[in-house]
Amino acid sequence: MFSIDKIRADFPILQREVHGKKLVYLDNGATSQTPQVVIDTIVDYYSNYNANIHRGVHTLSQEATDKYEEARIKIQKHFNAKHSYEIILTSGTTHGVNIVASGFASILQEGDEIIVSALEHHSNIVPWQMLCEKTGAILKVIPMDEDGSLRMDLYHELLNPKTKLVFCNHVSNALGTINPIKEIIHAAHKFGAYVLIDGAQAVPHIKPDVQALDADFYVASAHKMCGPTGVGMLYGKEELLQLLPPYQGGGEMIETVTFEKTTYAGLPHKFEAGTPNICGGIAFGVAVDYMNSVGFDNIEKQENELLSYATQELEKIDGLKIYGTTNKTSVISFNLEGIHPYDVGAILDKLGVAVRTGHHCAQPIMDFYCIPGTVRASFSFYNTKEEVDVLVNAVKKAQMMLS
Ligand SMILES: Cc1ncc(COP(=O)(O)O)c(CN[C@@H]2CONC2=O)c1O
Repeated sequence: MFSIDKIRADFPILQREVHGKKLVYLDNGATSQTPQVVIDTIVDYYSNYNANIHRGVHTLSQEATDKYEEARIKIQKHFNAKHSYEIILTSGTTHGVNIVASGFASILQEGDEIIVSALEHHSNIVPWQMLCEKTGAILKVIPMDEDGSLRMDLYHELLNPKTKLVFCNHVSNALGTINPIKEIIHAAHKFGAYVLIDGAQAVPHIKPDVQALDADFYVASAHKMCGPTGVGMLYGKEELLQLLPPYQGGGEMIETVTFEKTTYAGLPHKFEAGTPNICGGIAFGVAVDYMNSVGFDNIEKQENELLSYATQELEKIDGLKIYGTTNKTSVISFNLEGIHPYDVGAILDKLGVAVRTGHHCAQPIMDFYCIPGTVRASFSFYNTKEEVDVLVNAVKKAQMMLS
């Protein structure tokens, strides 16, 4: 049974006040909050079994190794990967994208084509631009529409035998748009192109099934789904991860090292050079357990109720424009006519409401709408309708003060 009071009691930070006002945290698109069970896991690790992993002979190292590899299996099962070694633990989404982009630098040829969507976060644009500069490949863009959806008709026209890679986010962090990634993947595979899906904004709301999606690569960050910062995952089909060369050289990623030649470790350690974020990985596994204990059906229901209520109430405000009105998760990007989003965000902060303002690392979207940025309210399952009311009243107050 979903009890919002019980859920909110899991998050100590939600008791905070800012500027003498009760905190209303609506910046979940930037990072989600951390439940007590994840906080306790971090304290427990550093209090009781902090040790380096994989080759220690002593008890603490074995305990830490077991917990770390247990977390990998939890993540594998959550995303329904076929094998645990198809889950590479990274420092986050950006790291995962760069592993794949760097790997294809030795595979792409001049004139090959890469397709990205107009809705991408910079971390799923810049690495591919860098790859094109290195290889002479050509970047093509799936245009977006006024409602924040992708022009799928034009996507199908862009695909051709030269298309080698397609990159798209599952959910736009700036607008909340849920992209038709199954269709995107299926169409790309018809031309033999591989697809990387950026799941960073999807994983707080959706439980992706990478085998059902037939995604070649899927990346996400723990901090967006109640986990700690500095840890994330890259899923890759086994045969594709075998194809890619290592991303970084160092310890962990080797079998044998001589000055004449080094042989590399197999999956997943080939891509996990150096001492990993051991505690973060273990806590990521606990965050996955927590999200599943809440239940993604409950999460979807609560967040959709908040999204429709907030949309309905915000739309009553004259001069307020919402960007992205298509099929979406609980993210609302809006502006007040004639008022810079930064100024709105600053006033909301004084009133206890935490939102994000600016381009949200998605400048091409802001260029499309010819705006400098937006005010973004991003809701999680632990937010409430009462908090939506506080947001709406704060926006009205900001409009009065700034007009
Ligand atoms: C869709 C999307 N892709 C990639 C990233 C990058 O993730 P990492 O920073 O964990 O590597 C983010 C982060 N979301 C940003 C973070 O701050 N505000 C946002 O909307 C994102 O939302």
